[in-house]
Amino acid sequence: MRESGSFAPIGSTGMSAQLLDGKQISTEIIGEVRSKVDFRVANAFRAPALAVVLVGDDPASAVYVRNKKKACESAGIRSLSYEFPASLSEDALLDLVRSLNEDPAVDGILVQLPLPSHMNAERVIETINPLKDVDGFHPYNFGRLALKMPLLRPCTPHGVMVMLEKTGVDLVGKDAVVIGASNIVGRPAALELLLARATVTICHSRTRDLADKVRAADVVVAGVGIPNFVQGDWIKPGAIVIDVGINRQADGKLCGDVQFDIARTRASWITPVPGGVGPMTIAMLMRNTFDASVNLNP
Ligand SMILES: Nc1nc2c(c(=O)[nH]1)N[C@@H](CN(C=O)c1ccc(C(=O)N[C@@H](CCC(=O)O)C(=O)O)cc1)CN2
Repeated sequence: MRESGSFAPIGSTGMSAQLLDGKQISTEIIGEVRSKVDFRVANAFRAPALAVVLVGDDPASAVYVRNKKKACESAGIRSLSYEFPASLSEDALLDLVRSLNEDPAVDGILVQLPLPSHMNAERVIETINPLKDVDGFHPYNFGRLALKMPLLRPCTPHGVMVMLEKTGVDLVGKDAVVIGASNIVGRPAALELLLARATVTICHSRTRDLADKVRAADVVVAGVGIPNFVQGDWIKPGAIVIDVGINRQADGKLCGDVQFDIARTRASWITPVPGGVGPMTIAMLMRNTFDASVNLNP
């Protein structure tokens, strides 16, 4: 294994990046959550409970929700399933969220996104009790992250940070480029990297000279949702590449936002798609649900 913490320029040596295996790391994290749940249950606390709300029939959302429920089983978390057709009214969804907010048997509320187009996702998210907002999307939790006092952190960016920790590379002062400024990935990922004291550049659809910015980056986090958007030869030799994109191709296979085969010959560490950041999102959801349950039932 390459010495951790180093930024050896490996691109020219014909070496290949080390893979950050999100499946394996997420299994470890879910196992840790399980141990903590078992300990609490052995000490007369009830198991944490997560309400999983799915509206509509988006096939990808159905897969993610199924995987979240499976992860709950592995973590010893009780999952409560609320599934509705896309015709559900926003008022009915808000009423459900309010009743879950009031229910002392529920610790976490997850409303799977995207919601049908007649619904206002911001209004739904704002209705969730911030202490049960295990997605970390509520403005209260987002604001806490921005103020360096995180409580429930958005799952995908938190998963990215756990993966970065696994490299052993000290992020302090490193140049990090985040590509994409969505509320789920880019913006909170930039806040997380800032919290880790990296120097952060956020790039978006109007950014000029993107390739040059990526070429200068020690850490690249890509979350734009466009297959192979980040060209492999933009990657600085020795950089860490975290690919948050999950794009389904015409042949049904998944690929990320980064041109993986070339990027891996230049990077020191890289995440695969599938099996990279995706499973980490679910692992961090399990951790947030456990934390929410401890906060609500100390
Ligand atoms: N309420 C939320 N909605 C959405 C979130 C979220 O964090 N909270 N993020 C994404 C989707 N997402 C979680 O819900 C998610 C996406 C992908 C994966 C994952 O494990 N992907 C696998 C591949 C799975 C497949 O076969 O399709 C991988 O990358 O290996 C987990 C969660 C939008 N909505």
